[in-house]
Amino acid sequence: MNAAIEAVGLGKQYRVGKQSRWALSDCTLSIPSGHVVGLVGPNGAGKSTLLNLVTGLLQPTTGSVSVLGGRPAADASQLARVGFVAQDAPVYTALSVADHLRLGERMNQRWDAGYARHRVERLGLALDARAGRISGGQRAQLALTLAVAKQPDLLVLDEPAASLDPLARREFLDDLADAVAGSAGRDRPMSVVLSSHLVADLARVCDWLVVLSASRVQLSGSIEDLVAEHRTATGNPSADLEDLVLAGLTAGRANTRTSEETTS
Ligand SMILES: Nc1ncnc2c1ncn2[C@@H]1O[C@H](COP(=O)(O)OP(=O)(O)OP(=O)(O)O)[C@@H](O)[C@H]1O
Repeated sequence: MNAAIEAVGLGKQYRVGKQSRWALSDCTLSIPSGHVVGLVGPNGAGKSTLLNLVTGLLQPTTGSVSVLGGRPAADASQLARVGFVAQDAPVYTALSVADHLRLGERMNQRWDAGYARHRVERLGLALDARAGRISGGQRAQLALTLAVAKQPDLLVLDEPAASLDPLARREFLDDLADAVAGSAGRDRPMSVVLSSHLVADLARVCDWLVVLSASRVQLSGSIEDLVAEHRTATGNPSADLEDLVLAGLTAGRANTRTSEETTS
């Protein structure tokens, strides 16, 4: 089976004025299909940059990334297989909720109209409400509903739950877990990559972890294996996902300091 995401020496440098700065460096990753991957890291670590490279919105400065065995956004069939909700959950502000559902149905072959309608009803979103007139959290809910209803092979979500209230967040994550479980029998089970600062959210839904810090991958692997290794390495049998994430972030900070000391 193809990996959902395979990155080799992936890097992205942004140019700001006359200076350039690495937002992501030497990222080598292999994430098998069928997982729900939590991407964590401090502000500015490069999470959105990595997700934008995965979705083909950005081109790498170095290295390469392959998504579901192909080049990101290479053609229409590749685009159809990937769903993406960016950090600001963009929707068409002038269109109504119903227009969004119609557009989704027309543009996506595997569109799950029942799921989309049911979720919009459960959220209490009026079908005739303009997307520009609903709250920020409701817009995020609409964008997330569209992305899941598309039934992509890979769903990429940049901080999907950031603007949702705690109950809505839990319901969305449970819906997401159901969508992934429901796809398990398909030829190609759905894979999800979601970035989040909320470890409780990751613990609820993710089974794979990537920790990005100081523009580099500090940890990547199955959460079960990583937690077990961390327990053995620290001699703490009750260490949990939060301890593991904190250790990954601390390692990133220490590495940054070491490289600053080396270069100064
Ligand atoms: N378009 C851009 N031009 C220049 N620099 C950028 C651009 N986008 C991001 N950066 C810089 O690249 C680095 C990584 O940014 P990125 O948005 O990928 O981080 P992040 O981990 O998603 O952060 P956050 O958790 O705050 O959303 C940051 O230092 C940021 O300032």
